[in-house]
Amino acid sequence: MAALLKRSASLLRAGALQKHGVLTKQALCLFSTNMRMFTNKISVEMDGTTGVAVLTMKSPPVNSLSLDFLTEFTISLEKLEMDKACRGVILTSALPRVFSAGLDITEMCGKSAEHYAAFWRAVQEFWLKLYTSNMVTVAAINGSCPAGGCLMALVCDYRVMADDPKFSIGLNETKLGIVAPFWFKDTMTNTIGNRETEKALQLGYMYSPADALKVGLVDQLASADKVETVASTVMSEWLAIPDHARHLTKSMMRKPTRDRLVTHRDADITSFVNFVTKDSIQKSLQMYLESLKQRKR
Ligand SMILES: CCCCCCCCC/C=C/C(=O)SCCNC(=O)CCNC(=O)[C@H](O)C(C)(C)COP(=O)(O)OP(=O)(O)OC[C@H]1O[C@@H](n2cnc3c(N)ncnc32)[C@H](O)[C@@H]1OP(=O)(O)O
Repeated sequence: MAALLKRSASLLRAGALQKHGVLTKQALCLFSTNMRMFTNKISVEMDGTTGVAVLTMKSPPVNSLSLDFLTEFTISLEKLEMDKACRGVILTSALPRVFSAGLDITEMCGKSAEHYAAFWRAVQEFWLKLYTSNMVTVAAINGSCPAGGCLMALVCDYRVMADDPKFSIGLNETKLGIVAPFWFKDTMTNTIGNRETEKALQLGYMYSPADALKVGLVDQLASADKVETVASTVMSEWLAIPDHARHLTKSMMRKPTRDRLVTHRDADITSFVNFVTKDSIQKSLQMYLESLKQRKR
């Protein structure tokens, strides 16, 4: 299994995933009944009776989306997608206070242009795979989820968040001196509408769970210890709908947004590399990382 994952990871990095569209069946072993799979940063438990998998992020300290994390996540999702028995995935975190801190900022600092391009392609791939998944996807948000963490939740079909005012959710990129790309913005707009997105993105606003519910950024709140149970209940409701009808409807709704990224994918990578290699952006990101460290002192 480790060798298989390693091979799949190198395929993904080499761009083979993009070239061929999906990982080949030979490259993956499929789930069939109850299955568990562990990588360094992710564990997947699939219940063969319900057809529901729980994908748990377990990459301390904050489940940041590094290149390795994104690769492992995308491969795990692809494996579930190829398993006919798997109809739904619940995403959650094994960490006590954080769902995901978003993109790993260290991947965007002090690296080569080639690295930034590979990283951004992996971010795009992660978004595309999750956004267009045939499966029902439910985010069980049991901690804070800024920026890329919020994006991950937003691309799911349904969001249940822990009702704890210490947690927050939003696209806070402007606070780091960076800009949410158009497909982050599209995903947010599709969820909470143009006006609210315009305010939220400019201000880099982080919503409390109650405010997130009010604007429709999350669909439901639950006490912290019930988030996953509520997510499972929601999942059964969604799975009561015939898969083909539900999925065709999802594709119809999401196609224009998906197509926009697919059409502009290479240009988006070029924009990202040009942007992130600017001295001023590097300085902003370094200062932000430093401020995160200072907060602890
Ligand atoms: C034109 C086109 C243009 C394209 C333009 C480019 C577009 C880019 C889009 C970017 C999208 C993003 O997701 S950017 C990422 C935005 N993310 C954030 O702002 C999250 C910042 N983090 C936090 O707010 C907090 O860490 C939070 C998640 C709530 C958890 O708080 P805690 O108190 O539990 O933990 P902390 O003590 O803060 O953090 C623990 C350690 O993790 C590190 N850490 C925290 N978040 C991290 C992160 N995202 N990446 C790396 N490292 C991180 C801290 O520095 C600490 O490191 P040590 O001190 O060494 O232990």
